[in-house]
Amino acid sequence: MSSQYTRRETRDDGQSAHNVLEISNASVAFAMERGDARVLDDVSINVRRGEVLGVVGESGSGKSMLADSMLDAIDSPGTLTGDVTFHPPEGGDPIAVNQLSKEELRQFRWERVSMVVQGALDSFNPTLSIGEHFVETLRAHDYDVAEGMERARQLISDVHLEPDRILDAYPYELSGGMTQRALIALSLLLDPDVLVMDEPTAALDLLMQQSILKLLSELKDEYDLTIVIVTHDLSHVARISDRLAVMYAFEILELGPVGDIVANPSHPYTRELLNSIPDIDADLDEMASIEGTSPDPLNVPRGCSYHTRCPLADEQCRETNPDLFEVSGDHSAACFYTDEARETIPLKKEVTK
Ligand SMILES: Nc1ncnc2c1ncn2[C@@H]1O[C@H](COP(=O)(O)OP(=O)(O)OP(=O)(O)O)[C@@H](O)[C@H]1O
Ligand code: NI
Repeated sequence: MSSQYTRRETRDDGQSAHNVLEISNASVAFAMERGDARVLDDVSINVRRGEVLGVVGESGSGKSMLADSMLDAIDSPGTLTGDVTFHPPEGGDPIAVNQLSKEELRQFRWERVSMVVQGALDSFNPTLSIGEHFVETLRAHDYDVAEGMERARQLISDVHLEPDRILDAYPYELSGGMTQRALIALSLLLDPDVLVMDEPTAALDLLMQQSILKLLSELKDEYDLTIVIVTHDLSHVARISDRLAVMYAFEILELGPVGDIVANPSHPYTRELLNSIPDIDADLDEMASIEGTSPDPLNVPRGCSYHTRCPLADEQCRETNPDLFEVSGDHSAACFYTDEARETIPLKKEVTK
């Protein structure tokens, strides 16, 4: 299926071999009455093959825009600029995702990078049984239905549901947790390399949230998946992620291995975010919020977008937006004052992964 894809030169920096997705200078803009809103602002990040990448940040920080960009799935009239490149894990030419035709994208989204969208619980068609959703998906992609339904049954068992019961059921007959599991099974039907889950546990109770996250870890190993999880719930995602990307005002402010970010948060925002979690084991509903509000996309402060809320902000922060720079090894933060941040914003308690 890859033959008709648009090709892009492989970068020879040696890194591409480890990256399944490379997002370079991605921006998303919406034309609004009040002006042009930039709801993803020049974000670059590589998703590494086999990792679980957690994308965290407050509501409205641009997490879903980043997730959607990975499949070139920004809803019209939003526009995506920048480059999104997929590297087939089996080797071969990279795919320029945001240059694919509509038909190519349709395939790409099931066979390469599959997504369970935010608020997915009502994304099943209420007039079709769950089984019919699987069959339709196979037909739409010209897959052998008998063979595909074998895989469907396996996937449904893998998400700890009963295939006979689920395939015959209608969406309204399933609980929220069962629906989320069935959607995960469906998203894996055409054997994607990457699964993007936007708020996979929102609207589910705490036990169900934990079991969905555990399930994702199991599926990752069994199906050799790379997983991107978008959530405002840092405490839950920290347990199963390898790396975290912390977003604020449509940018990534901090990026690194979970252990490093949690033990040594370097951006003032990340420190406040961790301090706002009363207990890493607590339910997010108990999470206090950080003082101030996140910026309006039409009114993002110049300089560092966090400066209006930051106790360390000075003239430089008001004028210049810092790039992500290395804190240590694989850990980077977009702040001029990471050392000072540790003194000025002490962590309320030691948090462990
Ligand atoms: N269709 C749209 N038109 C204009 N602005 C939009 C549109 N969709 C989203 N936005 C804006 O883009 C910004 C980023 O939204 P996004 O959905 O990525 O945030 P998020 O971090 O995923 O938040 P949440 O945790 O609430 O899901 C928000 O300010 C939102 O209001
Ligand atoms: Ni979102």
